[in-house]
Amino acid sequence: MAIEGRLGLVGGGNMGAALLGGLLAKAVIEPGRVVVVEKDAAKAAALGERFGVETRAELAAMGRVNVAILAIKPADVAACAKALGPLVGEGGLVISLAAGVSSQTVAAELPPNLAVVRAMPNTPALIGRGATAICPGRGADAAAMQTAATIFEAAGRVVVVAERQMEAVTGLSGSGPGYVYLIIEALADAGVRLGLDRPTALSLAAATVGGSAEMVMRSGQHPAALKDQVTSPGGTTMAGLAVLERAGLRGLLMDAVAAAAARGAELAGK
Ligand SMILES: NC(=O)C1=CN([C@@H]2O[C@H](COP(=O)(O)OP(=O)(O)OC[C@H]3O[C@@H](n4cnc5c(N)ncnc54)[C@H](O)[C@@H]3O)[C@@H](O)[C@H]2O)C=CC1
Ligand SMILES: O=C(O)[C@@H]1CCC=N1
Repeated sequence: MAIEGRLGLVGGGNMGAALLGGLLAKAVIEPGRVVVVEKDAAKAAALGERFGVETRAELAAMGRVNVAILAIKPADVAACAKALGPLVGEGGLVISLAAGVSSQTVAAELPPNLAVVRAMPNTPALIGRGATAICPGRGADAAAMQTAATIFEAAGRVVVVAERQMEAVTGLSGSGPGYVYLIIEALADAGVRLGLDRPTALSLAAATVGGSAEMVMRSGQHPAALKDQVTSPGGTTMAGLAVLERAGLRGLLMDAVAAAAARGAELAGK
């Protein structure tokens, strides 16, 4: 399915650019129908050059769009939505990616004829391997949800959740790439510590994380069953796992996801 009309992306930072890259790579919309509003001139120029999209420094210069995506800081979303309202065509759709900002907060600033969807993507969207949760806000009927799903499916997996689950999603998959990159870096460091050269260690670490994730998704097996297949009795893997269990890796990850989810809820309170 393709996106109808003109798409406005407000904020061409890390997440906005990643989403744009995924969208254009899957050709759900041509670059000529995309306008990026990015106030940082250097970033705007780089995006225009890289993706062949129109760029504007200010929202007022965006022109009319049918779908708008807000990829700016949570604290700026309400004011931006207010200014955006008159620029989105009748029956249009506004999608907010901002962590912690409820769809009601966005809808309250927009005319009633516009539908609102809240989304939480992640940065692997750039290579079409993102994970996004979307939830319907005010006026988001099946067609609006389908449009949102089409946009984020171009950037990877999409799940539909209830809005009350969005903070959990933010803590898990929205912030999750950050945890995984830290783990990859740490595994690579560990290899270097034992004498591997840096490029070899990093390549092995990243391929191990990527391959293991792919196994979970493709095999349909529980991660515990896959883990059992790596652990020869009395062998090396169990020696390593015992260290991780003693250090409380599971509890640490649970606390990290909960802290990020709580931070999303805090942002909502601002
Ligand atoms: N980075 C991530 O992994 C994810 C971020 N998000 C959400 O996406 C939003 C953006 O986050 P990032 O991309 O990380 O931030 P960022 O700081 O990299 O990007 C924000 C961009 O918006 C621009 N900007 C700010 N106000 C503007 C305005 N009024 N008009 C035009 N451009 C404006 C800034 O110059 C900047 O380039 C946040 O609300 C965040 O919660 C959601 C999921 C994942
Ligand atoms: O760190 C953040 O606030 C954003 C939202 C989810 C991922 N990055």
